[in-house]
Amino acid sequence: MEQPAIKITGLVQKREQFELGPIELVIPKGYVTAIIGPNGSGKSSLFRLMLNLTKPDLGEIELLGEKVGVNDDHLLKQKIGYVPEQAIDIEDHLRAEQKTDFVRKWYPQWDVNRYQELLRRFEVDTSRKLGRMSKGMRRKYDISLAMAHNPELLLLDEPSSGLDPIAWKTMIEVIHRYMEQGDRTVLMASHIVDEVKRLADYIVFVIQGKVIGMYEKDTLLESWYVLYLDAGDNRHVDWRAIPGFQSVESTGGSMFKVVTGQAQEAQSWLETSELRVIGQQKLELDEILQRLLEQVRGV
Ligand SMILES: Nc1ncnc2c1ncn2[C@@H]1O[C@H](COP(=O)(O)OP(=O)(O)OP(=O)(O)O)[C@@H](O)[C@H]1O
Repeated sequence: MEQPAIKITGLVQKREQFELGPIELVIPKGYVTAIIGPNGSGKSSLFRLMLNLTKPDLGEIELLGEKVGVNDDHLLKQKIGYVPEQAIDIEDHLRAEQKTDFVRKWYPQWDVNRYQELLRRFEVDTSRKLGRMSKGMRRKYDISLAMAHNPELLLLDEPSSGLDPIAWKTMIEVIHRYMEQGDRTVLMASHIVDEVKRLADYIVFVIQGKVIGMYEKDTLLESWYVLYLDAGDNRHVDWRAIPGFQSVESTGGSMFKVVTGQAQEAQSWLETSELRVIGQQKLELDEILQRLLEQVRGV
């Protein structure tokens, strides 16, 4: 198998009121992977560990084949772009162009044309002080800065936070174009369903500090369906026998609404049953997350 972009093994970080892990995770090269999960599930903590900004209690992380936090990692960091969830306050007094002058020295592959192009597309004025920029403006600057050296691996922690709809569309286009090179990798945390649907090839669900699954996006969206069923005169249906059964709800008379996480198997099973499929509808990603969350919490 080709070397993955990210390999996380037995990773644990214990905090007073929160435990991340143990996490085992392999993120493939050349794709966009989205991490989704509720607030406080550990997404940003995971990014900080990858950047060696905090240390794990157990386990290890490999980025682009190199272990994080073991040797001098400045060469590794040159291959990575990172947009943190929150801008760094201590830089507020700097003008954006001053920060750029500082940052670009760390990256031999810094591409001034690419940087200027990103600033132009995002309409960022770099003569402003960072602390005086609006949240969205600062985000757009941070994204431009993180991508100007054309990193092999781009780590984006809620990149669209604060972006207006036009800037959001620009960001989607910018990431699509970046991915066209074929060998680039994005790992992004996001709460925006539309963003994940448009960008992600793979989805990782993180809940309560644990990875509860990694799925190929299209397969996942094809697996979760609401099925509208007519039970006819059948009074004692064994709903749990339906493959991937999640829930059932009466919608009046002999009609029922069933959610399954194994749509194809459920459809085949239903063909041989006395239940009649009247209609069907895909679940949205946020609804799928909600269902997975209920499973984890044992609701
Ligand atoms: N420096 C810290 N010290 C102690 N606990 C922390 C620290 N940073 C984060 N936490 C805790 O770790 C947990 C995970 O937080 P984290 O920011 O990683 O979640 P998240 O999934 O990124 O959330 P969100 O979607 O709200 O951004 C939370 O319970 C948070 O309170």
